[in-house]
Amino acid sequence: MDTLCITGGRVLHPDGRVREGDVVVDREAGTILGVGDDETVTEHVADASETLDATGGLVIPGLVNAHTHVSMTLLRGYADDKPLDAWLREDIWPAEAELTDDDVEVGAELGVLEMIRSGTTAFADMYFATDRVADVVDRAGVRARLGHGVVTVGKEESLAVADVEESLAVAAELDGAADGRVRTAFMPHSLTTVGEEHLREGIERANGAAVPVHLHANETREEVEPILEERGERPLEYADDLGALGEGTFLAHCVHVDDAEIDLLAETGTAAVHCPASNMKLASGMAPVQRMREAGLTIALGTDGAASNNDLDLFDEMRDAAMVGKLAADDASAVPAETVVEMATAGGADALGLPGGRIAEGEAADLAIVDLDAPHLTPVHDPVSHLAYAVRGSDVRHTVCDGRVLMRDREVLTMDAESVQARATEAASDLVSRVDDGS
Ligand SMILES: N[C@@H](CCSC[C@H]1O[C@@H](n2cnc3c(=O)[nH]cnc32)[C@H](O)[C@@H]1O)C(=O)O
Ligand SMILES: [Zn+2]
Repeated sequence: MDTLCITGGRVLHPDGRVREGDVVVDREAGTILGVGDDETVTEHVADASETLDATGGLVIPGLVNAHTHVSMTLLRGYADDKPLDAWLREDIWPAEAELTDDDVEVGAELGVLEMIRSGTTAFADMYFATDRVADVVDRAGVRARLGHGVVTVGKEESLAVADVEESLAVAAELDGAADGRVRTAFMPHSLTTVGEEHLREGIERANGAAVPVHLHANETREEVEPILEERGERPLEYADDLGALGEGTFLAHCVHVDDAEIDLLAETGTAAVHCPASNMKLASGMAPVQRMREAGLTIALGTDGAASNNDLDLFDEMRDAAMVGKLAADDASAVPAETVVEMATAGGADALGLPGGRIAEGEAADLAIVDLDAPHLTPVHDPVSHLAYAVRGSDVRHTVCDGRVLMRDREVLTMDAESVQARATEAASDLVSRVDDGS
């Protein structure tokens, strides 16, 4: 049998416990054959096709970045220190108007490289030139749920219709690409940037084709108030009325949600993607994560785009989620370490409807091996505490997705890191010159 064995480490189990043991992977099927130190595992280890050394390390599920705009890595540090609306309108949208499909591709390469380096094996992406992002996912070996973001406000009717059509077409065409590692969704940008008729039409057709829906929801107060004023209902009541809530739908942010909206998410099986760094940087607000947990929601973590974070490191996101969760609840015991680890792993996989997120027999072999041999990780009283509060993305030593080693000893095998960084640097500087020329 064609196996990959990860030996000598400690393994994070789905129940949150950490135990010594090896992990045996069926490379062909891309699944986990066994975990621990029973006889079958020991036998496989003896004649493994490939081995990864995890001595002194921790084997965890590959992390899931459940909301990003991956190609925005090109705009990392381009515009900071502004609230969402001004930031999008004054800086980001004008720059995005100059983006070419080649830019989207190299930005995605840079983002995926950063994610593999920091132990992330799956992500959800809302952007454009989605076929180019799918190509990168294919070559790099990760998993993703991809979609074309729709904005209709301020657009001529024919262009608005075309945007909705493109999002639906992309979802139909790219689903199952990259040997099934690419899945898709219909992605209206938000309830205020897409008109009601376009939302209704697109969501109805997505539901009819069993295509999941992903959008930004209740991110800022400025997004909630107009809906309340115009419609006399809360945004998520409106979303429910549009048919947008249900299993398969995952909503980014959910910062300004009231208790009735949280109940609505729970009743409909809609998942929330918490993006704490972006919410703090744009001063959008503090999501009531502890209350969402108590309501039993599926909660995932997202970095959002690199321009509002400014990196794609899920370990930072776990720490931020725990910190801001405590502040928001005014309770230091709220959103504890094991909760944020669960959100970054199983919660993410469940929200996106993708395999992975749990290390157990039969699960997808999407894994990250964290090296704990570092001053900032010494001593190890509790490895789960370290994952939430002390580990950094650069502590990841190996990354595996779908049974394939994507990074071995901090060297990414599926991408040429030097070339990606050089091409991204050049594309970003050309982009900024075009924006400056145009303004
Ligand atoms: N087809 C659309 C593109 C939408 S992609 C998704 C958009 O979300 C934007 N974006 C990034 N971060 C955030 C956020 O935190 N909230 C809302 N939008 C964001 C991003 O810049 C991008 O323009 C068009 O024609 O404009
Ligand atoms: Zn976003």
